[in-house]
Order: sequence, then structure tokens, then C-alpha cells
Amino acid sequence: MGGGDGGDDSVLHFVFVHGASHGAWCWYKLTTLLDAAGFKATSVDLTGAGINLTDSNTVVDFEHYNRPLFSLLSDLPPHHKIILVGHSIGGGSVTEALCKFTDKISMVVYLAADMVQPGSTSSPHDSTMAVGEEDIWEFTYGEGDDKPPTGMLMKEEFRRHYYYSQSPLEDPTLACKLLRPAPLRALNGADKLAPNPEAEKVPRVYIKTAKDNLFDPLRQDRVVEKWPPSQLYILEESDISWRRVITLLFSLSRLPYSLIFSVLYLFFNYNAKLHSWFDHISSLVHYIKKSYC
Ligand SMILES: CC[C@H]1c2cc3[nH]c4c(c3C)C(=O)[C@H](C(=O)OC)c4c3nc(cc4[nH]c(cc(n2)[C@@H]1C)c(C(C)=O)c4C)[C@@H](C)[C@@H]3CCC(=O)O
Repeated sequence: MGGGDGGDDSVLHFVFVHGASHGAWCWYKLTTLLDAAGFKATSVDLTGAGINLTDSNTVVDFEHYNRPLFSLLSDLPPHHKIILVGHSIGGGSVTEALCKFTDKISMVVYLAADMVQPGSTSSPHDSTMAVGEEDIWEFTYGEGDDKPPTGMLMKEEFRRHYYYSQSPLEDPTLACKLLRPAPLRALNGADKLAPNPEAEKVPRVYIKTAKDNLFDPLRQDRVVEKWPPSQLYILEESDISWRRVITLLFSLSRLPYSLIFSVLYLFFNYNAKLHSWFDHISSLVHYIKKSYC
């Protein structure tokens, strides 16, 4: 979804990685806007997600789960670099990709994401799932009811609150048709990476979502403290104005590279994760004026 793998090296190329149970589809608004604005935007279905045909119950290791992302990166033309964006547990996938394909990645953007330093022994997540005690999950038993679960999916009645509380109503309606069980065993392998000094040199941006009902903002703070990124953005709450955002993107497309990232986070309105458009557009415009006028 959203573009091919090669292409013109002068155009910024974003690659988007979804979180648990989601797929390439969840980036459709953003990739559409970026494409229309002249950027290149690619989103990937990890193994067993979206329209990838593998049964997610059969995906047992993290490398297998991430393979479609690795294939995309290994097929890039020589010297072509991308900006890699990961959402939620998709942050673990982008960190693994960063370690394997360091020379293909110019920047990593973690959107309310798992961001753990390769080689660190303890995860900054105090438990892997904040709402793990609640009965909001449905488990699948791909190897039989007497065996441990192989998949996990949020129950439908909880999705609007935990995943999409700030989203337009039609977004959770569509998402409910498309979510698939997350491969439990494969996700267990996230964050188990050897130290990688080269990967550490690649700039990282963290986007914190302050009205996130699933990934508690305080837990996001801990992630950021443990492995401080080059830049941190915080979105306090929601509002949306596509027309103003599109205008802004067009005006920014001629501005320097680093500034484009200041804009990127304004586009992640899906998943109820990133909001407060009006506040942030104002502060961004202020920042642009201060820096460039
Ligand atoms: C607990 C079982 C399994 C797991 C499943 C899982 N993890 C997330 C979801 C699911 C089903 C989500 O829906 C959420 C997400 O990606 O939303 C789009 C998940 C998160 N997981 C995080 C961190 C994290 N998870 C795991 C491990 C697992 N997740 C299990 C194997 C780890 C590690 C390494 O063990 C880590 C670091 C967050 C980034 C998000 C938000 C969840 C939360 O904070 O409660």
C-alpha cells in the first residue's frame, strides 16, 4: 500500500509500520496526504497483519513477523534512505530494522511507540500491557485449547475507548472489519536486541500522545527518559482541520528536511493517538516564523 520501493532519491520517502492487530491500512489517510504533497509514502503489512495472507497464529518469532519490512528495506536501491515510522508495538519492529539496515535509514519516528535501546537489559515498560489485568482481550488458541494462546485481539466493545477515543466514528467502524489477532509469541521477541553503536547514531524522534487510553502517557515518559530521542513532540489533545493541515504541508514542502518532521506528527490523526491540531499548527507556524523569517 502507498507506493513502491525505489524511485527518485531527491524525494523524502516515509515507510510506516503499524502496531499490534493493525495493518498497512491504518496509515491510509496519512500516506494519501503525503503522496499528494509530493512525498513518497509506503506502508507495510507485517506477517499475518492486514492483507498479508499468513495466519497470525503461526507466526512464532519476531524476525518472521518483521520479514515484510526487512524485504522492503533490502529491496531499496543503493544509497536510497528512508524515514522509518513505527506506531505502538511497531516501535519494536522499527528498532530491529534500524539495527539490521542502519545505512538505509536516515531517521526513525516513534509514534506512541515501544522505543527500547538495543542491548538494554530491562524494558522501560513496567509491565508490557498497562491494561493487562482487565478482560479486554480475546485470545486465540491456534494450537488447540489445551495449549498456550497464539493470538490476541482487543474485544470489540473496548476498541473505541482504548484505541480510537478521539477518532471520527467511521474510523473504528472500518478498523473493526480489519483488525486481526496479534501474534503473541512473536511479539514476545520484541526488544531483545544486541547493543548497536551504529544504529544509535541515527536520529530518533518520539511523538508522545497525551490522550492515549492504552499506552499511558506516564509510561511513554519513561520510555523517553530511558533512551532520550533527538526530538520529542507532545500532542496534548485532539482537534482536526484537514484543510489547514494540507495547506501547511504544501507550504512546508519546500522547507528544509528537519522542519518536515515538525509537520509529520500533525498527520497522525488515526488511532486517536495524535491530536490538538489547532494548538500545534499555531505553535508550528510560530516556530517556522522564528526560524526562517
Ligand atoms: C501481552 C501479550 C503480547 C503483546 C500484545 C500486544 N501488545 C500491544 C497490543 C497487543 C495486543 C496492542 O494493542 C498495543 C498496540 O500495539 O496497539 C496498536 C500493544 C502495545 N505493546 C507495547 C509494548 C510491549 N508489548 C510487549 C509484549 C507483548 N505485547 C506480548 C508478547 C512488549 C515486550 C517486549 O514484551 C512491549 C515492550 C506498547 C508499545 C503498546 C501499548 C500497550 C500498553 O501500554 O498497554
